[in-house]
Amino acid sequence: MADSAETRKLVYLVTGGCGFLGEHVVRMLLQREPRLYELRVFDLHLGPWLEELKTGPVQVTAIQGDVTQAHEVAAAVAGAHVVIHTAGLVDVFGRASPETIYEVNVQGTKNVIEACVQTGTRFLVYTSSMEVVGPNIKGHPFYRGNEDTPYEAIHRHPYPCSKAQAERLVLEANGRKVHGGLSLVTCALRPTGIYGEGHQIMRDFYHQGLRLGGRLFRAIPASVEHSRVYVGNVAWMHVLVAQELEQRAALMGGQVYFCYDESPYKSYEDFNMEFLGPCGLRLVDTRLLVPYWLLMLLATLNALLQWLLRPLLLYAPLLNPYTLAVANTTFTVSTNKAQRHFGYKPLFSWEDSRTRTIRWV
Ligand SMILES: NC(=O)C1=CN([C@@H]2O[C@H](COP(=O)(O)OP(=O)(O)OC[C@H]3O[C@@H](n4cnc5c(N)ncnc54)[C@H](O)[C@@H]3O)[C@@H](O)[C@H]2O)C=CC1
Ligand SMILES: C[C@@H](CO)CCC[C@@H](C)[C@H]1CC[C@H]2[C@@H]3[C@H](O)CC4=CC(=O)CC[C@]4(C)[C@H]3CC[C@]12C
Repeated sequence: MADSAETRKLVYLVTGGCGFLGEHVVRMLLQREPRLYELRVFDLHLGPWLEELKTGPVQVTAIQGDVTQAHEVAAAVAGAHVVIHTAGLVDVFGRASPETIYEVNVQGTKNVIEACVQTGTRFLVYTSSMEVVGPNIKGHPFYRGNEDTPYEAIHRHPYPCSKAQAERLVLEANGRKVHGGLSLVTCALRPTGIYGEGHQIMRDFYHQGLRLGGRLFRAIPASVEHSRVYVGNVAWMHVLVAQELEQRAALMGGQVYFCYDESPYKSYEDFNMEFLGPCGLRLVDTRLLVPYWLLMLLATLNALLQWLLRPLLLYAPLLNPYTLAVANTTFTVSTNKAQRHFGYKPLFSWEDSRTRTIRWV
């Protein structure tokens, strides 16, 4: 019944659909949205795996395009019922210039909003980030906070600034009249640090551990806790939001939701060891914590080297003053807003998420 041609009438567009999260959103939509007729996957770099999806009952249309190009975005959005905008430049390592980060994350989002307005697309789901809240430049902890917890969200780094600006644009666009006279309904999802199959930084830590003879050195005190969320659950939240936006427009329109699941609160490194441990790495004696002053020195040195070497080569290590500050500040989320507003429950248990990630690493 769900597979009959009459029930399949929705057109979805996923921007950034070939990225780490985007691929999971694409696959989740194909599995969990029985009304899907066409799925447009828009990305700067298309993945070869898209080919295998083209043989199913849903028309999968791969669109190589750039969100900074308004005409390319408008062409992709035209005729879509729902847009899930995950495309973004995730760079906290100094690989791209601040201008490029703003161009992709802010101008790209403006282009998506304007395309919805011009072409009459009514539902827009934006992948924001916990980083729009914090950690802030003062290093204030955010402990078991929710969407309403007061927090001084002040940033200087281009990535959180651009995500915050883009999120604001998306929320302000809620209620705008689109072509045809109906109203745009928007909302934003704020994942904490995402992990799972395809998480490149996890692989980087794994290879670094192998180079160090199977050891990783603890740099962050175990008492600094982070919320993390499994990519499959983040994808599931996107699909659910997209499905429920029409029926619950008055409640959900213009809202933000943290992405959460049952993953335990741990320090960034202890959490990674949940996967890297079973893959043969160990975190050396917890009493041998690398002193903070040494880390700060190394981070500053890395930033200086990056600046000095820029004319010759791109030096962009994981450790810099910004990533050190983020890793060293507690940021944990405790909320049930997504459950209250649109009935979200994690699709993958912690055990499942852990097993799937270990298998991938
Ligand atoms: N990875 C994480 O822990 C978190 C990510 N996010 C957000 O989730 C979204 C997806 O992030 P990831 O999947 O981790 O990153 P990713 O880098 O794997 O995926 C982003 C995708 O966007 C595409 N893209 C970049 N610039 C583009 C452009 N100009 N035009 C079209 N496509 C473009 C890339 O090719 C890539 O496929 C981003 O918006 C990011 O800000 C939010 C919270 C945490
Ligand atoms: C001090 C180092 C010694 O081992 C560890 C450095 C770890 C950092 C590279 C990561 C620590 C926290 C991560 C960020 C956090 O999960 C929040 C994020 C949200 C996003 O929207 C994008 C990614 C990120 C900024 C994420 C990036 C990597 C860390 C800084």
